Amino acid sequence: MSKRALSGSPTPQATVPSPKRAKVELAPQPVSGPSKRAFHNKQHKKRKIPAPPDFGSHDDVLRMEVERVMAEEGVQLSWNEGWDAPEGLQEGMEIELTVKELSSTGDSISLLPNPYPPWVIVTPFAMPQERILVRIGRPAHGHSGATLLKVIEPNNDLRDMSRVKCQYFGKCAGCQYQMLSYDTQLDFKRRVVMKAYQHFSNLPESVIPTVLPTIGSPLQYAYRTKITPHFDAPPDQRTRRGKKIKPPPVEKTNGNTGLGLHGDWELRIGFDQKGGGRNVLDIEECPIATDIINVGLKIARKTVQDTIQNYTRGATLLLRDSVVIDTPSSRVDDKARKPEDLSPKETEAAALAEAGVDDGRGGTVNASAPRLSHVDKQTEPAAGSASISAPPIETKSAIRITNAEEHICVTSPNTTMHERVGPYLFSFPASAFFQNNNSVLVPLTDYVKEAIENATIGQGQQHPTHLVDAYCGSGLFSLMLSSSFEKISGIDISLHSIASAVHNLQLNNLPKDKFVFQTGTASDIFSSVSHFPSTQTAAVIDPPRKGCDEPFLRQLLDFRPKVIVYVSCNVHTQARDVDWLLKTQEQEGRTDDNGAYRIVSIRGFDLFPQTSHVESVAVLVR
Ligand SMILES: C[S@@+](CC[C@H](N)C(=O)[O-])C[C@H]1O[C@@H](n2cnc3c(N)ncnc32)[C@H](O)[C@@H]1O
Repeated sequence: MSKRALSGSPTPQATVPSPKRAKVELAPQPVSGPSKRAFHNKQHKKRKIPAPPDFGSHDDVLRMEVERVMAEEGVQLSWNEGWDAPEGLQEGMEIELTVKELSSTGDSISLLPNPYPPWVIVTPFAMPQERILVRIGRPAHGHSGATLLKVIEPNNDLRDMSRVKCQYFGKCAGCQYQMLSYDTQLDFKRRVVMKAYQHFSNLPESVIPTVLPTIGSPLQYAYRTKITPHFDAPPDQRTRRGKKIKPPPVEKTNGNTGLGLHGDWELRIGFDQKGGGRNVLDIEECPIATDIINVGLKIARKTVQDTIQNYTRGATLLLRDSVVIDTPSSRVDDKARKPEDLSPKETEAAALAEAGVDDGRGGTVNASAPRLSHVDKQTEPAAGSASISAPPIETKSAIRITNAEEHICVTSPNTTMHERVGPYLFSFPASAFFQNNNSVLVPLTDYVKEAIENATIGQGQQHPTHLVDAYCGSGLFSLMLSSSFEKISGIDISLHSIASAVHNLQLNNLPKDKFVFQTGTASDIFSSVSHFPSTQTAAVIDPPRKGCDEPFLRQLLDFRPKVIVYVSCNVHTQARDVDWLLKTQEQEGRTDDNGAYRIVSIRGFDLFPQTSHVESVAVLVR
């Protein structure tokens, strides 16, 4: 499972041919000339090499890209190698580069010009083939990060700055692609999916189908139904475990306006600054978030500004877009397992999931971790503070959207949220997982439904009648696909999500006896569906970013549903898991003749326009 697929594969299509090594002006010239094209592999005595990044994480994807580009230049890097920048390349120096390609993280990749040895420079917000001026940052494994200072020669085929709708674009870590046409964004995302299967699986090219064009989001701005901006407490008020922390000498601002309370310190409420470590960028509006969330953000900001003196540590705000429904609040159904029914292991796993630890997409709008992962923390008075105003109460507003329903901005994690998807209404607590782009959920779930229906076409077999919905959340796929199935069984580790799934049946007048939802780890589902006929069962699996674990995949393979639709917000862990399924069945003697799974399609869905993220749907049929 943990094996890494490293770059033996051909250069992916995302690669732009290496620019000719023209003579370039270095500004300033390296102090002493770097050794001629020899890789400088001396390690800093003092530097502690960090542990390798988690499989499929942002840093791991960047590691793969860097190692691949260095390998193309004749330098094979293992994780422990290449942590020192080439001689003469210093932090803070400005240098001109030509961008070679775009990495799957959305950052540009360039190589240092001659006469430097091969070394990658990773610069956000630059496009392939552009000539850029950058300021060199810290060296890391095989590369240095850099800040884009100027685009000297833009790639006008790709870049059009008049498309940018956000005043913070280029500083905020949230969006990478606002300067691109939407078609180009979709095309880049398709390449990310292709590269993931090339480099994060060891599958032979012959078994990977051509990745289909990415399905776009109907809304490309104002689509995001949840954001979690964060802020720090004033330095001289911060405490840890009830004890005062010595404030840093002077905390520098980045020039944003804010509440200048303590020397140079300013309150900044927003998202992480790109390349700014843990620096918060003050954000007054977020154009990828829905209108009502932006109304809520204004009120939330004002509340925090008025009460900041009560905070002894930073906090994360929760802002979610909910339709207003006149209905009794969520109720836990008898059939859902109650907390006291869970084993200690399940309870711990459930608690982690509830806290957002296991929920791959519960994070901030910019995909960087919020300061506090548990959104409940935001309303708790920080230890030592006398009183605190809760962040804004639900922000009712007259804003109405196309379906003429009123929306509110929910800010309390315990509030019951409502979202409408097609003909169905979903309720769930604001702290629980729900997909963040409502506009694309009908196309996504329709696609999954059709993929299952198509699995049996031409085989003279009956359409699957039973559905296993693993990592089901509050029942999105179960309900949206329900008209096609006789029996549906869903599982999720989150108690709240399962309670919501059960409640959502009642909310939509669906027959309860058709569905079973249970709380537990995903692999538990198989013992409860042993009566499902495997040849007539479809499995939809939609795990968090880290992907599936081996016990789940093992049991999935043993259960042998007719069709598996793997939906993932992290195509890299998806590629690894699909590799595991196909390789394991091969080792166990499965062939096309005796019912081996094959990948019939892979396609990206754009749940996150303007960003480099992509949702991937892989369909496997036996
Ligand atoms: C990406 S979400 C998908 C939810 C749902 N399919 C939807 O689209 O709304 C992943 C879900 O997996 C759940 N989860 C995380 N780890 C799990 C585990 N080990 N077993 C079962 N569910 C898990 C989370 O609680 C979350 O609801």
